[in-house]
Amino acid sequence: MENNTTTLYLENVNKSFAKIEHDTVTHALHNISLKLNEGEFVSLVGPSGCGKSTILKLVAGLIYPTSGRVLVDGKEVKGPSPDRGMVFQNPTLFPWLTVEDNIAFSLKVRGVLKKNDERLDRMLKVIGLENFKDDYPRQLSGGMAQRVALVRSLINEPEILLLDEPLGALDAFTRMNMQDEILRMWKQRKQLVLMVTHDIDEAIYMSTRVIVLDTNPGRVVDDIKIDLPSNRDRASDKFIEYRKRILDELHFSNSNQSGL
Ligand SMILES: Nc1ncnc2c1ncn2[C@@H]1O[C@H](COP(=O)(O)OP(=O)(O)OP(=O)(O)O)[C@@H](O)[C@H]1O
Repeated sequence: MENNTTTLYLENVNKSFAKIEHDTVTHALHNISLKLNEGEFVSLVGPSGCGKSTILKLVAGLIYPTSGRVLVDGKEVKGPSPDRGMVFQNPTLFPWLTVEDNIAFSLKVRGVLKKNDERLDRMLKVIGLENFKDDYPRQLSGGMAQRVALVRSLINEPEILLLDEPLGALDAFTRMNMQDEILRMWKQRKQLVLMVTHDIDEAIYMSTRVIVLDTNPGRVVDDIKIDLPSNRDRASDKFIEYRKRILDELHFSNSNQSGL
């Protein structure tokens, strides 16, 4: 039954980085084994340096494990692919291209951009920027730029969407709106999303599953299925229970803090 769905498998992954100048080695990830499936929205949370971004980069094919394997649909990841779209915290839009041309860029490079490509209008509509399509990145707010960066990845219809703190640079209000916007996009296609966030509430609010990591060496300490309705109430008892469980695991008990 699983054959037609995308599966991402990290199999006993270890990743070390050598720091030649200090003659030291950082064990960024220790024996990570995870199986993720299409339709899941998975968040990675944990303290700074526990290896969250390293996991995303491994899945993106930007770096390789020291040992172990990263498999997508049974095939080992050997490099980047438009099937695995990555969105970073500070979107790197091309400043010399308009909003529309930024969104069209990857289609053009891949030689699949059609004349009057209707996908562009559709994506502009999804993010409510139809009236800004001829603007340049410097004319956009942070939230608008982040929306462009998101649909620029989504237009390639990636099987796996990798989000590295995509909302970290936004103010609280824009951030909450963007959380809903990402969820709306995800509900339309239900691809596999793997998101790094420092914000535990954001992880619980958005995800079907939260992976908790700890540091030295980076390792998985919990893998939690979030059993909440799709429209979530951040103040519900169950939501607060999940928050407490994660904070306890990260040694923040008796704290009201929800971000790390
Ligand atoms: N290219 C690199 N060279 C050397 N060390 C690295 C490199 N990339 C990551 N590391 C180290 O690996 C560990 C994990 O880094 P990573 O960026 O994955 O953590 P993180 O959980 O995403 O942290 P943060 O929450 O602060 O972004 C850290 O100790 C970091 O210093």
